[in-house]
Amino acid sequence: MRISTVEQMRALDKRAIEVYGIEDKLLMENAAHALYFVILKALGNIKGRKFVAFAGPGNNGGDAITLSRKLHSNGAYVKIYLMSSPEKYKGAAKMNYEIAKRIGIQMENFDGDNALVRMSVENADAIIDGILGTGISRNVEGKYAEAIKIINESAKLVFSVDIPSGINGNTGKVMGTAVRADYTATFGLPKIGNVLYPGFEYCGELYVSHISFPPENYEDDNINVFINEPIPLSPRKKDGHKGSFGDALFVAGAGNYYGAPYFSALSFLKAGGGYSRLATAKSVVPFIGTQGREIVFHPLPETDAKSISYTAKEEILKIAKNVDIVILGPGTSLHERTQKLIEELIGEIEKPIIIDGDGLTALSHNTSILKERKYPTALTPHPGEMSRLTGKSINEILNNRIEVARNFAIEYNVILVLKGAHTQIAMPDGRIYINMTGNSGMATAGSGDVLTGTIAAMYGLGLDFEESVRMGVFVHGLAGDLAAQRKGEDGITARDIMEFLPEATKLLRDEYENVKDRYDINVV
Ligand SMILES: NC(=O)C1=CN([C@@H]2O[C@H](COP(=O)(O)OP(=O)(O)OC[C@H]3O[C@@H](n4cnc5c(N)ncnc54)[C@H](OP(=O)(O)O)[C@@H]3O)[C@@H](O)[C@H]2O)[C@@H](O)CC1
Ligand SMILES: Nc1ncnc2c1ncn2[C@@H]1O[C@H](COP(=O)(O)OP(=O)(O)O)[C@@H](O)[C@H]1O
Ligand SMILES: [K+]
Repeated sequence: MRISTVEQMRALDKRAIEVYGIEDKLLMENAAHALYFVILKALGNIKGRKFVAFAGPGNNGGDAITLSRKLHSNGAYVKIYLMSSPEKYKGAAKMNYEIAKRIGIQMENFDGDNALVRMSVENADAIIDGILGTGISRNVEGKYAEAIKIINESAKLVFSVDIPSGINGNTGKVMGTAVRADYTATFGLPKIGNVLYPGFEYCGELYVSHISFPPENYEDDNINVFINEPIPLSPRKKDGHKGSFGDALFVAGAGNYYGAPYFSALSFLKAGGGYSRLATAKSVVPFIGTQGREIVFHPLPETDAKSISYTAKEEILKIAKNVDIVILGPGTSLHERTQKLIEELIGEIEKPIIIDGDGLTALSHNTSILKERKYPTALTPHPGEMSRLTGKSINEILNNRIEVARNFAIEYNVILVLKGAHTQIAMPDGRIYINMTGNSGMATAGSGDVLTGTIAAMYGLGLDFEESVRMGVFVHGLAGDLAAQRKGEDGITARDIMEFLPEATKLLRDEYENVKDRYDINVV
């Protein structure tokens, strides 16, 4: 499914009206009906139920009034609080306001927090939030903030129109304060702010309605943000040998960094990869060797600090010639000579590579080396590593995740995986995939190392490089979700995520459609 910006949504609206003659009145009717449907689904019968609706000054308020009229028509009691003078309503919103007035639906101006408003809210079964939608243009203050506070303090079921009021539709950021909804129905396409955190969490259960736009209305290459749907795996070759499922070289580890090489190299096997080679400082081998017997070790000369020595370069290049994919950097340390080695390997390895962890720090000294690469490259930074790569502050990255990831991917011709809740995967042609699997239990040491192994495994299973990165991110999050389901989010470790990789891959093979649907946005 495509995800739009606020501006793109406006253009789609305009196109629907101008090209197909789907007037704004119809769009508003459809929008209100979509949320009405969600309410029915949540509450069952609405006859005799009490609703309080907060209607803002724009079309979001118009939607809330239109919805109120539907609730009224079907036997519910509705009271509307108008956030601003109804003189402001235009077009469909104005028409619906006037209908509601004629029908005699109770409407009052909201003049700020007072006992009467709180009492209505207290007596209601549910709240409709139509204060602000995608037209939010500044931080929420004054009586708008007061209304949001009343809603959030009410402990009632809250249904948000399009997007919880106060959430920025382009970034998902809270603009001062925002409604915490139980359900949100968004219209046309989901907006980026519905899908990125924290907006996604504020939406509660998220639904999308296409409000009768024809599907071709969305066929626009400029709308290039997508939900990261899983990619079907082709059946395993029955007569396959370990070489049939990929041969991966992990250049990873240093003295005191045993976890990263272990988790990345072993996760490759756990997710379905065939042959896992770990090239690491020689004194690391005895520590991991006993636990990771499935891994093939290439002990390398080391520095005084027990990191991989620069002199290992030719040997690594030689091994790299015979593998399918190379992973550079998990736990290779910040030793200056080792960093130099990794930096040069990035430029010289003629295979697809994934750069993670300390490899990203090595790269950040000279990002232009990426432009010399003739083979596919993926980078998997968390926001801290992204900050090192771009020189931007972490806040700047968090506030513009999509644009920062996209610009880097385009400029350096790489696939950039910006990790975190709902990881963004940016492609060199500007497409972005937002990943929906995973949970906060995965914010645990070593979890990122499991990811690199999983991506490499997908390549081993025969997906192309771009698909492997997308599917690796999906499977890694799914394994984390399975671990959370079984053990609870609090205690998940990288080992748990790794241990659930076989089940995650199996689930995707056996129940592909179910898994895909579970992580898609529900359509109403
Ligand atoms: N296909 C679709 O998606 C369809 C979308 N539809 C609906 O349209 C909605 C978008 O409508 P919209 O453009 O009228 O904007 P909306 O969010 O109602 O607010 C604008 C008003 O709020 C004001 N305002 C802004 N910030 C403020 C603040 N912090 N504090 C206080 N006030 C603030 C702003 O004032 P101004 O900035 O002009 O001073 C202006 O008056 C969309 O979310 C969906 O519900 C459906 O009807 C049908 C199809
Ligand atoms: N709240 C969250 N929801 C979903 N996934 C998360 C969340 N927090 C972290 N993750 C995932 O967990 C992994 C953490 O990786 P990283 O930050 O590199 O940790 P480490 O360096 O400790 O391995 C990433 O894949 C990231 O997307
Ligand atoms: K809203």
